[in-house]
Amino acid sequence: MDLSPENSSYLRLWHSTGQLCGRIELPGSKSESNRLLILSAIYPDTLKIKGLSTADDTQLLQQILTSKQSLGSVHCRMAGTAYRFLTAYYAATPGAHVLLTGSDRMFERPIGPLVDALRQLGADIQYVGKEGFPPLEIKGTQLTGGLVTVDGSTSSQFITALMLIGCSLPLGLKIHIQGYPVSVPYIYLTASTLWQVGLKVDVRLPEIHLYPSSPKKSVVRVEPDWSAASYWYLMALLSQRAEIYLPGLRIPSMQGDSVVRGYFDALGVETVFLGSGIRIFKKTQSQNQSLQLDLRDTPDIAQTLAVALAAIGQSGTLTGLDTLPLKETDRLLALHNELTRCGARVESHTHSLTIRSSLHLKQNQLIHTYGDHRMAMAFAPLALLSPIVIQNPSVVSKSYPTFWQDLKKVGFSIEYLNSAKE
Ligand SMILES: O=C(O)C1=C[C@@H](OP(=O)(O)O)[C@@H](O)[C@H](O)C1
Ligand SMILES: C=C(OP(=O)(O)O)C(=O)O
Repeated sequence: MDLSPENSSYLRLWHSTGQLCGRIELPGSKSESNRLLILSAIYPDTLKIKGLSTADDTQLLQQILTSKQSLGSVHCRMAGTAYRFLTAYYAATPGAHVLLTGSDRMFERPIGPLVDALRQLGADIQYVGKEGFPPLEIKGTQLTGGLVTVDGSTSSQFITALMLIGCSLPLGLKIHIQGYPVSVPYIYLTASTLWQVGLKVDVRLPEIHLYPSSPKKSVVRVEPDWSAASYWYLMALLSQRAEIYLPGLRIPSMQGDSVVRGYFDALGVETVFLGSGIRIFKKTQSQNQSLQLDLRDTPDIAQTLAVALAAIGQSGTLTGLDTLPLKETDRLLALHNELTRCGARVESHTHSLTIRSSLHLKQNQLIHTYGDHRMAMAFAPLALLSPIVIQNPSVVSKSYPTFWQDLKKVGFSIEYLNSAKE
């Protein structure tokens, strides 16, 4: 029987030397790619995108947009960002009439604040199932734009979705954000993408002003993905010795998750910026007094940091985790369960997770992944401490399809299994 990542239920992972040395080409940023794809669809023939992400979510969005399908059922599977951006895109595309649907999990991820905002602009959107959640029936109309208020306390993707259509509306768009916004760097990433292609936007939070404008013909290079880089920082931290070159990453970067560099510097990984990319090294591990890290701006690196603290026995509290229950799985619950199963003492509250003691891994410790790519990738570096078994390894393709191949390049051993003992 052919056991490969796509058809195996489990993957056993270990590293015999603990020494990591190599060059890893990370996928392009999923966030930048998805923004550029929507802009390419709104303004055809203006943008040439280089280094587009190979993530399943991005490939799916590209397929949906290039098929120019504007009638019938459009399936976004697990791709939350794509779903939110397409809601605004179809609502502002005259003649479109789609049922925008997705996976069962998508039906539990909120969309209400974006629908409310688009309706203020005159959009024709109906809930097909539960009020406030996908799926949606959207009839596209010519929106004129103007003033819109949106709640920013659940997801920044609602704000980005509005920003991406804003400059194409005859009156432009003036967005007023209500509530204490989450994931703010993603709002600036959107503004920077718009500026880069020549669209006019002014961000003075809580106000964002998008002026009617057209992009200039541009070639845009997508930076590699800093959320994906976070797993390499964790591997460097847990190694005996590491020197890893990650070409293309920039310092400074518009991706908020690039703050991972500073967090890991405090834990024991040094970064050197080489112009063409970064090189990361393991340095002497630092023990700090109990740490408190606020991740309200950068929810996607919460799993990496929680595993890092537990793995090195560094006590600390991650705060600002309000939106983790709304992601691919309830990430707060998933982290609590898996860290506890791995022998750590942890406490979770609505907005925070406290790590009180180190992990105690069993031989071939089983890691459940909850259908979440970031659970698989954040726990995988533990194989540097002891062999582990990852359930459902193919989940990584949502954002980083070559993750397991890249691990092999730096000496990890992999065995695909179709069953695992607890
Ligand atoms: O705009 C984006 O590209 C994203 C914004 C964030 O979502 P929230 O704003 O919902 O936290 C992040 O978690 C997601 O992976 C990507
Ligand atoms: C939350 C994520 O993605 P999305 O919201 O696009 O499903 C993620 O990639 O961690």
